[in-house]
Amino acid sequence: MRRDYSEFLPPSPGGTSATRTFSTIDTFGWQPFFAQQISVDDLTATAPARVTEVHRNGLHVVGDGLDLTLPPNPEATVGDWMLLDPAAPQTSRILERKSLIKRRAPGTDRRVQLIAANIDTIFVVSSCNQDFNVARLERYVALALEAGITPVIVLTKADLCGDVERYVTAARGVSELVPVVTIDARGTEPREKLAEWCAPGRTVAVLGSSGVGKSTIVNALAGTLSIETGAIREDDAKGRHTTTRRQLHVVSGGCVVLDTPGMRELQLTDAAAGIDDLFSDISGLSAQCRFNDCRHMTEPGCAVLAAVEAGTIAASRLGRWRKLMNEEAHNSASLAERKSKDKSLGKLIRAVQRQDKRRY
Ligand SMILES: Nc1nc2c(ncn2[C@@H]2O[C@H](COP(=O)(O)OP(=O)(O)OP(=O)(O)O)[C@@H](O)[C@H]2O)c(=O)[nH]1
Ligand SMILES: [Zn+2]
Repeated sequence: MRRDYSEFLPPSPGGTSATRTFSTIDTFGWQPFFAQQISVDDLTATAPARVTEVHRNGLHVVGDGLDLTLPPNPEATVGDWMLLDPAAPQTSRILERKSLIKRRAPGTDRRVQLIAANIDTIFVVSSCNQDFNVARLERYVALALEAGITPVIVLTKADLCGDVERYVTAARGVSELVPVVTIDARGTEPREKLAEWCAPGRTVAVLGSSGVGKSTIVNALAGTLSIETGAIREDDAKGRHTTTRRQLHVVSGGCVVLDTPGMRELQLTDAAAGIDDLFSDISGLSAQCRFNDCRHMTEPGCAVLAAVEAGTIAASRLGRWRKLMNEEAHNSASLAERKSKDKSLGKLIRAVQRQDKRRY
């Protein structure tokens, strides 16, 4: 069978893109960024496919005429694009990522956990109730900024709340660059109010604690009720973890959306630039501190402490910045240490293997 590969390639200036029909990979968020990484030769031998789900026993991938499970690959995560040789799936290559969401794995295990790849927008979801927590929003927004992903704060359960404005004001305080949208996630509002970020070809991840309405948003966007949603415990507004795995869903005529289980703990790692971007009010002032390694603790001539004194930066915000910076530095250092230990161990093993070879 001869395939027409022109549609996989970046559109040529004055090309025929207007007459293109949407293929499966377009529907799943194929973008010029990925097309530019592959040659026509690549395409004759292999086909692009997107990882829509990661199970314990493998990766579910979807492409044009492809819908299969590949063997597990610890390097791959949901949202990745792979070049697939259907005859030898284990040789599949992961294309360079447009963005990557990762965190420090929970617990004492010093590992990085990949959450998702190639996401354009993160909906940081919180409810207008006891779940709302500015420090948590800041964490998610820093994560998005670090990865070069557009963050949007989505406040759900506005219909149940008597004082939505109070939550909106607090959320706006996170960063003036981040839009804040309030919704009743159960109806048509997600489609109407989130349309700007949900155009065809875009990929959106929905992140937030359990029970805040992530699956409800995904369902409302998709216009179906295919994803199970759970009632929350009335006493403390905590969810019950209805969503148990990460999965990409295609919204008909719209974007690709990733539903994720509520994360109890989001520990940032390698996110110093994201934290800097988020707290630009603080990082911007650092240049005016007397010492260029000022930690804005007790140093004389500190412009940040002066701003707190003058009331232009809230002391609580400086406190949250400090906590996040310390945690990030700690996680990045301990993960780097683990990586270098793993590396030396790998070297040692290889050296022993070489010696063994020589010996026998
Ligand atoms: N009234 C109202 N109820 C909502 C809203 N958003 C979600 N809910 C309800 O809150 C409960 C939890 O919603 P889910 O969508 O399951 O929450 P989730 O964030 O996906 O939770 P996990 O899967 O546990 O991570 C469900 O009973 C929803 O119907 C909203 O905006 N207004
Ligand atoms: Zn300072």
